[in-house]
Parts: sequence; C-alpha cells; structure tokens
Amino acid sequence: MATQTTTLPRPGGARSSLPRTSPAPTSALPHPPSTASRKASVSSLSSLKSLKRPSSYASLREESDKASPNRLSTQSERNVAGSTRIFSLPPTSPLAPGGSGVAGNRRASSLAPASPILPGARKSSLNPKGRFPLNVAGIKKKEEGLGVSLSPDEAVPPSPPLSRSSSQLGNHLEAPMLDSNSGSRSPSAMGGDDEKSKGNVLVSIRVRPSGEAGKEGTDWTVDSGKSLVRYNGKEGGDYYLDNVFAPRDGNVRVYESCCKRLVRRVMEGYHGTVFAYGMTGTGKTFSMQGTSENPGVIPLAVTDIFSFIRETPHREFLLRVSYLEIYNEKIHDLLSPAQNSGAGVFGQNVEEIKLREDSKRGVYATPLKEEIVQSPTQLLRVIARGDLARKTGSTQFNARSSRSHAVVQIVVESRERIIGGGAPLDGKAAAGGAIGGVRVSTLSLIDLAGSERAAETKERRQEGAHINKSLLTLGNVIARLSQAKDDKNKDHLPYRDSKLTRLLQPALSGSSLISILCTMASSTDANNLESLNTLKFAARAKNNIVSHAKKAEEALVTDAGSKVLLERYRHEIAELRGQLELQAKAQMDTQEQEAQRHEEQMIEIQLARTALKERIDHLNRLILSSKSSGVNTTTGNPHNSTLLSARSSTYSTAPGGHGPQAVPRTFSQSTFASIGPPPEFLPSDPGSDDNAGEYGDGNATLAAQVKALQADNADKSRYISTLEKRLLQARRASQSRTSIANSPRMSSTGDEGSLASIIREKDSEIANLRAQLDDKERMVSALRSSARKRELADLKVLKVRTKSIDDLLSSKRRASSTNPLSPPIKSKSGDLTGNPVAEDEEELLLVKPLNISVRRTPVPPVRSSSQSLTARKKASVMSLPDSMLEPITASYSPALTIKTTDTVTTDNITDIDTTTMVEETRGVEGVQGAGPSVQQRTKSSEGAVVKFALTILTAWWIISTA
Ligand SMILES: Nc1ncnc2c1ncn2[C@@H]1O[C@H](COP(=O)(O)OP(=O)(O)OP(=O)(O)O)[C@@H](O)[C@H]1O
Repeated sequence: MATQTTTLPRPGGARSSLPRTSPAPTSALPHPPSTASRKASVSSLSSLKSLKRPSSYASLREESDKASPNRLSTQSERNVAGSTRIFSLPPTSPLAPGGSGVAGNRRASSLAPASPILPGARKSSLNPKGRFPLNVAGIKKKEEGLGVSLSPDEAVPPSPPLSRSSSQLGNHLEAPMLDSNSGSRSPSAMGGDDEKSKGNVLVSIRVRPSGEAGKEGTDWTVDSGKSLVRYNGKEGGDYYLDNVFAPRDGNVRVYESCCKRLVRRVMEGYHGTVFAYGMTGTGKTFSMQGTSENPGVIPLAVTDIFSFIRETPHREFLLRVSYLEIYNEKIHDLLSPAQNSGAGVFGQNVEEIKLREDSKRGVYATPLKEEIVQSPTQLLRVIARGDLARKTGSTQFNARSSRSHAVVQIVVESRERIIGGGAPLDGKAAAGGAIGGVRVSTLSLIDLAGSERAAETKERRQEGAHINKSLLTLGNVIARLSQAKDDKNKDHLPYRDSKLTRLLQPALSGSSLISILCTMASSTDANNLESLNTLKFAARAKNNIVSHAKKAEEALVTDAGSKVLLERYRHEIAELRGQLELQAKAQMDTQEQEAQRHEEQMIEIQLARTALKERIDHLNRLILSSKSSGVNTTTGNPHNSTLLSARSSTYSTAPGGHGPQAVPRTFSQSTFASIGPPPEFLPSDPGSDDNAGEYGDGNATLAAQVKALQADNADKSRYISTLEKRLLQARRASQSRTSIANSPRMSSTGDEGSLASIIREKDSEIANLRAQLDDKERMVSALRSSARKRELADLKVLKVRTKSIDDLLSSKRRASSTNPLSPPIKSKSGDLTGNPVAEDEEELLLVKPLNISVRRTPVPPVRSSSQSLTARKKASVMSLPDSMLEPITASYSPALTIKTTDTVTTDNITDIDTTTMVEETRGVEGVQGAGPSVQQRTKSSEGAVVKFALTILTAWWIISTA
C-alpha cells in the first residue's frame, strides 16, 4: 500500500504538564490570523489535552469500562487500544467536544480507553518509551475479553491497524458491517455487542492535494497504509482513523473504503448516513459529488444501489429521493423550485419545511418533495437538479463554496417478490402463511458546509455564523454522546440546537450505520489549526458514536396513509384494477345501452324517412299525374287541357270499343235529359264513386281528383302532424340524453350532429310537403272554380241548343201540318236544322269557355243531292281551337275527317257517309218533280237535320266537355 509520508517536526513536550487553559472562545472555529495566535491556539490545545489526560490510567480505565464498555470493535481500534490519550478541545469550537463546559464535566475515563484513534493515544502507543503511562495490563485484559490478545509490545505501534489495512487493501468488501441484530460475529468484529456496533461507525480522513505542486506543507504525515495522520507541529500527534486517504487517492477508493458496505447494508434494510465534514475548500463536495471523470460518493452509491437491485431478483424495490439544504438555519427543498425560492407559483407563501419526528420514521422534514426513481440516470438527474439549486458562494478558500448543508435522502423500500400475487420467490412467506411486508431503509448522503474562520462580506459572515453554529452543535452533540449513554442524558443532548443535528439525530444516536468522511488540507500553515480541529472532530466521532443499527422490520402496511409506497402502491394498484374493471363493465353496459338506443333511434328514423319518402313519391306521382294531364302545358286555360286529357284517357279506356262507336253510344246513353247537376251539386259522399261516372267521364274524373286530393291533403296533414310529434319526441329524448350524460367525455357530438342533421332534413321535408300541400290546395281550388264555371257554361249552352232544336222541330211540325204539299223549304237563309234565318243574318253562338263558334249560313235550295250536300257542307262553319281538333279527329277518323284548319266547315268533311243523304235528297227531288211524297220528303229532311244536329252536338259536347 502506497503511503504518503510527509516528514514533519515531531510533536514533543510533556503535554501532561501543560496547564489547562480557559474555555475556548465561542466562535465555531479558532481564529488564527497570525502565526503567533495560531501557535498560541495550538499551544492552548496541547494544554487542554494534557489537562484531560488522567493521572491514573487504571482509575480512568475503570470509569471508562463503566461508561463505555466494549468500545473497541475493529481491529484497528484493538490494535491501538492499548494507547489511550485524553484530550480536550475548546468547548465552544464546533470541532471541540467539550464545548460549553462539557469537556470539563466529561469523565476523562470514558474517553481514555475508548479513543483508540485519538492522536495522543496513538502518539503514546507509537512511543514505546511511554511518554504517556499505559495500563497495558488493563488493556490486555480488555483485549482478552474481546478475544484479542495484545502484549504491551503489540499494543505499541508502529504496526498499522490491521483491519484498516485490510480494508484499504480492498478486503473491506468481504468484511461486512456489523449487524447488531443478527448476533453473528464479523471477522472484523470479534468482540461483544458494543464492539460490533462500533463497527457500524466509520470515520475517515481525506487529505486533499495541494493546489500547487511542492506546496505541501511539512507539518503533516499522511500514511494511508497505516490509516495514520500525524501532525508534526507543536500540538501534533498521531491520528489513527478507520481510513486515511492520501491526496492522490481518488473518489472510487474513498467510496469503496468508507461507503460501499454501508450502501449495500442500506439496501438490505439498515439505515445509513454518510457525511463529509471539514473546512471550506478541503474537498467535501468533491468527495461527495465528484466530477464526471472522478465521480464521487453519491453517483457511485447510486450505481451500487441499482447493481444491488439487479443482483437481488428475489426482492422488489421502490426508491424515492428527496434533496434538501439547510441554509441559514432554514430548510429548503432543492427539488421544489417554489419551496426553494420561498414563494409559490403565484407568489403565495409556501409552507415552511419543518422537522418532525415519529417512532417509525424518526426525524424527517416535511413537507418535502420526494421523487420516485427507476434508474440510476433518473436518480442522478434528480440530484443534479438539486445541486443546481443549492446555495453556493465564493469564499477565501473556495471559489464555489457550498454555503449550506445539503442532504440527499434515498428511501429504499423492498419486499420479497411475489409470483403471481402469491408466495414470495424464496417461499418464506408461504411457510408463514403470510406474504412478507415491506422493509424501509434510508440512505442519507450529506455534504456539510465548510467551517470557516472569517468572512469578508456581511452575507458570508451571516452564512458563516450559521454554518459554524450548526457545526459547533454537531461537535457538541458528538462530544456528549459517550456521556449520555449511561446517565440517561440522551434526551438532553442538544440535538435541537440546530437543524443539522436534529436531522442527524437518528444517525448520531445510533439507529443507523454511519460513515464520516473528514476532509482536510495539508498545504499551508494557515490551515493547520483547522485541519487539526477536523482531526479531533474525527477522533471524537470515532470514539463516541455508537451505532446499534438494526435491520428494519418488514412491516405489513394496512394503513392507507402510510409512507411505505411500495405497499401502498400495491394496494392502490389492486384497488385501481378493481375500479378499472368495474368502470370497464359499466362502460360496456352503457355503451351497449347507448348502441341499442341508437339502433332503435336509427330504425325509427329510417322508418320515418322511408314513410316520408314514400309519401313524397306518392305526392309527386300525383303531381306528375296532373302535370302529365297537361295542367301546366297549355297556352290557354289550363283546365281545358286537363279536361281534355282526362276525357281522352276516358275514351281510350272506354269499355265496348273506342272511337266513333263509343262516343255515340255514350252520348245516346246519357241523353240530354240525363244531364244532371254539376259535380259540386252532387251528394258529397266521398265513397260514392258511382256518381263520378254518372255525369260523364270528365266530370267524374274531376270529382275523383278533387276527392283524392282532399284525401291526400288530409293524409298529409295527418302525416305531417305525426312527423312533428316524432320530431318533438326525438328532440326531447336527445335533450334528456344530453342532460343525463352531461359529460364532455360522452361521444355524443357525432350522434347529436347526425340527429340534428336528420331533424333539419325532416324539417325541410315537412316544409316541402307543406309547400306541395299548398300547391295542391291551390290546384284543387282552381279546379273547383274551373269546374263550376264549365258546368255553368255547359248548362247554358245546352239550354240554348235544346231550345233551338225544340224550335226547329216545332217549326217543322207546324210546316208539315199546315201544308203537306208545300214545296220544300224555301227560305232565304236557313241553318243546318232548316230554321229560317235572314239571308245576311248570322247567328253566332258562343260557347264559353271553349270559344267554339257555330256560324249559320243560308242554305240554298236543294236541287240535287250533290248540290244539297255541298250546300249543307257549306251551311255550317265551326271554329275550333287547335288543341281540340286532334281528339275530335282521332275519335271520328273512320267516318269523319276534319281538316286541322283554323276554320272548319263542312267543305272540309271529305269522307262523310253520304249514302243516306243521297237517298234523302232523291226523295226531295222526287217531290219537286215526280219524286216521293211531301211527308216522305219531310221525314227524310227531318231525319237528316236531326242526324246532322246530333253530329254537331256530339262534336260540340266533346269539345265543351274537354
Ligand atoms: N482530493 C481532491 N483532488 C482534487 N481536487 C480536489 C480534491 N479535493 C478538493 N479538490 C478541489 O478543491 C476545490 C474545492 O473543493 P470542494 O468544493 O469540494 O471543497 P468543499 O470542502 O466542498 O468546500 P466548501 O465547504 O466551501 O464547499 C475544488 O475545485 C475541488 O475540485
């Protein structure tokens, strides 16, 4: 093992002869601004040490055994146990255990045997000449009791502490820390319980390198192989500690020697505390945090934690981390920016972090943010975040000095792993019938602020005052620890004098493993006093702190508010799973119901739509039917076309034939006498279809159409009201569903959208239907008025015609009765029926509304059949509209062809059956000459006239009906 040795002047002088000095100043640290004062201070320390040295070791030994039985635990301690030295420090110095008069009250015997590493003791042991009397026999007795036999010679160094040697050689990894629970004896802990517990406290010294080569002072000898630091100055002495790290030792070595075992024990269930203590700029932060090339204790511990988890598959772990700093005696959460800045997000005051204590958790800060971490990177990132928030400032010795005590706390929860929710992997719980609980342990990694003597600025002075006060309290507590063991003064230890000691209370009072890394510099004379103080602090800590750390119990957590997250999370996971299942089930039910309702709605809507469409189609068909009948196509009165079409269709479907046969038969069947009242005067029985056909096809169709349209109107009205009702229902249902759901999560937007669009569609359909209904109603009323007018016109014309025929017949009868031999009718003019008319007289008969005119022209005397025919042909002139000619032509085509000219005269009749006419005219001619009798001629003439009149009337009727 490489040993760095700096040869320094050996301390000398009989310290025992030095008088005890007055108590040290209240300053945390001595202030040796000048060499003279520093020397004075060292001299004063020497005096104190010598004063504390017992005059009779044997008597002290007795007391020591009482106060601190079995204080020796490690081999190093045992090796140096034979040499004991008592010293005292200025009582108010943070590094002096006897501050505030405590040292004076302190029983020297309690320190004497239990301070194997005190410089004086080591120095004594190193000095075979025995400047300090040694009760070798007593020590031997004790060592024997511990199972170690030390001869006086053996008790005298220079042999290095074996256990430390082995530790520093790397064997420390195989030498676990002691479990005061288990009762197992560690190879390095061969003594009783106290010794075992002593092994749970490691105190190490790290000497930082000088900034400049060759500037190392000569006052110090650092022998890491021997775990020795020797001060060669006046107040010098040898200090043996558990580990001594030379300036060249790196962080890995430091970690492995003083922290690795502790970290692994924490993973096993012990509480552990590591803290760095020393003067400002001596490498505390460097040791704890390190650099990227030279990672410190914290990153190495983090790596180890996760390595342990990997190596321990039978357990499951949960890690949470917090990071706080104590700055000017106030606690700040370094992971919570609001807490750290002292103001909330919106400027409101944040709750002050306080320290609390309970039996399970010990002393803890609250409220404090804890973050659960799952990887080393994550953990280191959280810590790095806290580091950034930490208060730093420039001091005389450190450009970036930590102005606060920083505490990283990693809480480790672990439990036996459960396979499928049943027994743990190792079957332990299965044997006990219960699953193991959760074990909670805590690793605290603390980088203390550095003690400093003087500060230049007010801020630094204030910080320094707080830092020094807390460090002084720490020293005081540690100094009084051994005293408190016996006399039940534990409760009176000044833990509460500072936040730091309060927070460290569990560790200092022995409930956790503890490793203290003290840092010091050896470069300049100015630091010697501080370094010496650091060494003394280390010695006291090593001597006084006793750890009875026990593995944490595995506790079954039933308390929902428990801090044990692992179990709580398990509970929560189980609960959430249950809730999830319930929710999923409920959601499925709801979805099913929704789907069903939706489906029903859709079917309903579909049905409504189908019905609506059908109705619309039906109405459209009706409208098209009217249109196809020429309602809107004629240039003249629309009713004409309608009626024509209606009649035309009637003809085409007339039973018993079509064409000319059909018309006369129909006409003869419905004689003039049978012409009844117009349809509106008919009984208004909608079911009496018979009436429709009774008054001719045109009237019947019209009436039927009116009735059908009325029925349609009623239907549509009913249907529209039904649709409106449904719409109302749908709207209500939709509203109620929306209000019930009343949740933004409901995916009703789509449904509502589609429903709204359907409603809009229906609205528009209803509007369309209404418009159509209006159209129909208008049409019906128009048809009605048209029908009324037409019927009136029909009646009028028929009356006129009947009258004229009657007149004609009566005149003929009169003529024949008065003079049977009278010559054929000679009149200057005559109409088709033979009525005498003035020659130039033209009787114009207007047939409204068809505007058909029949003009009468004088009939020339009948001379021959051909002449008569021609005359007759010319006798009648009819003016017919174009639209009326076609059906007439079509109907009469076999016997009568009427040319489609604007003015139709009998000249245009080309194919008329003239046989009868010729026969008749022969008769007439015969009368004139030697022809038939007058009666015969009269009869023949009458028949022809009647026939012709009938033909004309038929044509007129057809036209007028149309
Ligand atoms: N062992 C070491 N090896 C190399 N450099 C070191 C060592 N110890 C300290 N240093 C350097 O010394 C300087 C001060 O160290 P550091 O900040 O760790 O001191 P400190 O004890 O934390 O001081 P303070 O209490 O003021 O915060 C740093 O630049 C650091 O890198």
